[in-house]
Amino acid sequence: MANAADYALKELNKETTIGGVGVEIERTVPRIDLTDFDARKAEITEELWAAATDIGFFQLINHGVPTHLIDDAFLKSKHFFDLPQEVKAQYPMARGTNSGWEYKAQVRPSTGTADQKESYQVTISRMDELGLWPTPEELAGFKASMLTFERANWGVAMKVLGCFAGKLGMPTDFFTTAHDPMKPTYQSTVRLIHYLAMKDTKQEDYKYWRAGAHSDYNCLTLLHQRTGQGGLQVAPGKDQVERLAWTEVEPLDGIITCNIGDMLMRWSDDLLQSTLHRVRMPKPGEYDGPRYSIAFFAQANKDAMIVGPQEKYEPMSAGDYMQMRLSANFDKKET
Ligand SMILES: O=C(O)CCC(=O)C(=O)O
Ligand SMILES: [Fe+2]
Repeated sequence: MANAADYALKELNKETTIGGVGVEIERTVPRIDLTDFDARKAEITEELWAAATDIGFFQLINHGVPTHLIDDAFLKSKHFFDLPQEVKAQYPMARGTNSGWEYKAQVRPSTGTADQKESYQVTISRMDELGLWPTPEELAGFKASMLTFERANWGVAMKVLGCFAGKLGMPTDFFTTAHDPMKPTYQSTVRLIHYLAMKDTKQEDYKYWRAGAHSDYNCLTLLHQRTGQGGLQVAPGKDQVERLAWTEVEPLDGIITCNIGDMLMRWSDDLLQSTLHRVRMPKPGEYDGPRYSIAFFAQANKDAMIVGPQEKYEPMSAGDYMQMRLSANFDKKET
């Protein structure tokens, strides 16, 4: 069994070696149709499993999140980021909370530079206590939209995780119990992201990334993107960092791009693949206005113990796991 500290160090060290530009190649990111989920569950499970144990990324269509909810969430996201800085600053992401607003605060271990973005995270168990909801005067209807959107994404995430649970020999509702939104230990989160528009671009701007190379530290990510606002690239095979090659993921309205995070990779004894990805700056001649995306990060409740069927790694609580990764990303100054 690997020692927990060694494992943590290995994961973080890996991130520091992958921040370069690298090479780009074409690959297919599988598209999986969730139509008639209950009736087709066995077939869908095989498709999800094949994608998740290989490239670690897949796109869901007919997933059941209504288009109007997604459009509304993007509208509310724009309204939030359009607020004056001093209003947004009333709702800061305090250390270790993974909730609230941050501006160019995430320094990826891979690059040592801050992501060129601002983000606002909704972790429903913490919003009231930390006073992170903008007032209705500042942003009418924001809280209701976010709660509805969060719940809809949670539902899709639990369907997908239920399929993985079956393949891992766990009860179907295993991950649903581990991501119970009614518990105060809930730590799944919606992240609204606004990547800053590029202005008067200079050569040195390209030393930055909209989001530096990383793998996610959760179980499963559901990412909503907008048609025409590209830049997401994935590179499978993080065990062989010297052979990494980056592939563009097409952003399309209404499709949910999913990826496995490190928490689930560990929970599956490394069967499910948490794949490196990044958001590159627009290339000269490409659309270089603002880019908006919204992610739902399913990350197990703090008290859930992560231990795989084969017990490849020492048990670790999901709370400890998150704190380890958050401090590696948000407690750093730029290098
Ligand atoms: O905005 C995107 O396309 C990807 C965001 C992402 O990878 C993240 O926030 O972890
Ligand atoms: Fe990510």
